[in-house]
Amino acid sequence: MTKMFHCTRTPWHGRASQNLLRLSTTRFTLAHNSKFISPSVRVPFCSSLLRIRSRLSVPPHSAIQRVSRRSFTYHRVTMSPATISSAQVTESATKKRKLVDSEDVTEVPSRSAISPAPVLQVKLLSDKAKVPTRGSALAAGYDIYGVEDFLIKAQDRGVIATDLAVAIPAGYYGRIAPRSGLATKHGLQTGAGVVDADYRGPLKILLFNQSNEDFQVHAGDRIAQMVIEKIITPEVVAVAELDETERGENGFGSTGGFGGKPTNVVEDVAMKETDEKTVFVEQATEPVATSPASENEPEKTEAPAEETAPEQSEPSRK
Ligand SMILES: O=c1ccn([C@H]2C[C@H](O)[C@@H](COP(=O)(O)OP(=O)(O)OP(=O)(O)O)O2)c(=O)[nH]1
Repeated sequence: MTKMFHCTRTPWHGRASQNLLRLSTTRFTLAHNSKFISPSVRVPFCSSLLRIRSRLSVPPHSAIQRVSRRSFTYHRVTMSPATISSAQVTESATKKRKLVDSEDVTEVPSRSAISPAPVLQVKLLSDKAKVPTRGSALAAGYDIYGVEDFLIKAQDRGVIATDLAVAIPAGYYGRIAPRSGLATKHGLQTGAGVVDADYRGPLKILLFNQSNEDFQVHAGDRIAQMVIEKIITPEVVAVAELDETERGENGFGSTGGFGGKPTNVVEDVAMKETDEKTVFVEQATEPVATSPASENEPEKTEAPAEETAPEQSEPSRK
């Protein structure tokens, strides 16, 4: 059942927004499907809009749509699996004033009370398609099943059909990731891998066979996994200057490369004195001593004498 609250009082501030929230919790939860939004249902725009958004954790493009500087569409819906119908509720002027001016409203609902968990809708496009599954209760990824036999030659790649179409919730995307077992045992990696929330075509899995042996994919195999990740899509703004940071333009190994010292680690002096590995790393980060001066100081190197003084060792080999 869909119900919408209509108010004409403006502007709304803090407590008014709480009233709005409280009102919403009695009957409404938030809609994730913009097709249910009616342009005729508007409430005045107020400075609390952002707060309402943050308290409700409203996903982008869902329940609140700004219409103009002063108004926005606010839409809530309670969805039952079977039916969704809609109706508009216009509160009386007295009730509206009560709601706006009430002093005793402090309760703000928790997110779980008002916002349904996002749903990953899947459509099976053939009899061979399988609904993605998760391997354990807290598994992050949904295992994706291929629907065809496919030989991926060594060091080659293949695009495997899944005969699945998906509707990822707005504000999220699907990341296709390798299954670690296939990656470690058979060198199978995934490529491409960004499934947009508005994509409704058949989901395909790009697999790279990085091993030196051909890999046979069988219909019904779990070939990859899809992780649903939250994203933001901020407005892009071209600026003349970017803000300054400590790193600045340094990148590509500027902090020391693979063996470099992490800058956030405080050295343990006692360990430095006793641990050979630590001493080695210390030396590696210093400039290598190549000047003639260092060659004149053999006590500072552990290398055999003939390697540090080749001009002396050469005659003895002859
Ligand atoms: O591993 C993947 C990656 C993408 N897709 C689908 C979903 C995604 O939404 C669509 C487009 O992907 P993407 O945007 O990465 O491709 P593009 O080359 O930029 O194509 P487009 O111009 O259509 O966006 O293809 C898959 O099925 N599997």
